[in-house]
Amino acid sequence: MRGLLITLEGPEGAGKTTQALRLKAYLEARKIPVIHTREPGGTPIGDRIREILLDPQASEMSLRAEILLYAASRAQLVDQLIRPALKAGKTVICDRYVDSSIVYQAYGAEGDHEEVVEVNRMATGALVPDRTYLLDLPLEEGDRRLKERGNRKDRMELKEAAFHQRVREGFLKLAQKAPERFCVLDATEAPDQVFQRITGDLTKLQHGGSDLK
Ligand SMILES: Nc1ncnc2c1ncn2[C@@H]1O[C@H](COP(=O)(O)OP(=O)(O)OP(=O)(O)O)[C@@H](O)[C@H]1O
Ligand SMILES: Cc1cn([C@H]2C[C@H](O)[C@@H](COP(=O)(O)O)O2)c(=O)[nH]c1=O
Repeated sequence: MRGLLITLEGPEGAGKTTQALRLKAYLEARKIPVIHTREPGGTPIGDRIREILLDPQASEMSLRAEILLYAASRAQLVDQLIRPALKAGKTVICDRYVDSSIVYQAYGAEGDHEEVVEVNRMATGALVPDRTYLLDLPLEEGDRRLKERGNRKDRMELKEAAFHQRVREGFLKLAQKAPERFCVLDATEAPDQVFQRITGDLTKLQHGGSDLK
């Protein structure tokens, strides 16, 4: 039986990685084969593309180049890691996926929505997640968390507040359009509470023999 593809989406600092790692440990404890990966990156080629994409010095990058680089990293990840893992019956937890491209490059950067969708259909061979957890967070709280974390801001994090506001709203619009796939979570809640909501939702998700129960 094919494994599940679970994605985590949301604005900067929403807690995606925190929840992805907890979910991985939770599934492992239940003997469910699982891998965690992230975008951009997740493969040696993807990690090199990630460095270019997030380099704060790469401010001259055109939007078309940006769209294609995210899609190239994703294509490599899908071909090298995600599809083989799903085929082997593993659950794949992916920190960001196509929704991030639609939201950042189409809503945030105001690129052509249909073009972004089309390029990504090709990049993924139309592989759609089984479940997407959208961790929704106000900008100010994301900013506060990132400051607390203390890393230097990357090229995307350096974009203006209006960009990041469009990103937040874009995610919510996508979730409204595909309620059967998205589960929207209030990421201002404590990590334990957010995690309980994810596992609560996941146990309800039927998947063939339902190895997630
Ligand atoms: N629910 C929460 N409440 C408060 N702080 C949190 C919560 N979840 C995560 N954090 C903290 O916020 C910071 C960002 O968390 P994390 O790296 O998981 O977010 P992210 O969405 O993956 O970030 P990025 O968008 O940069 O990849 C970390 O310092 C983490 O400990
Ligand atoms: C997959 C993807 C990501 N982005 C942006 C979102 C973030 O600003 C960075 C990734 O960094 P993170 O530490 O993993 O949050 O890249 C994007 O603009 N488009 C995409 O497709």
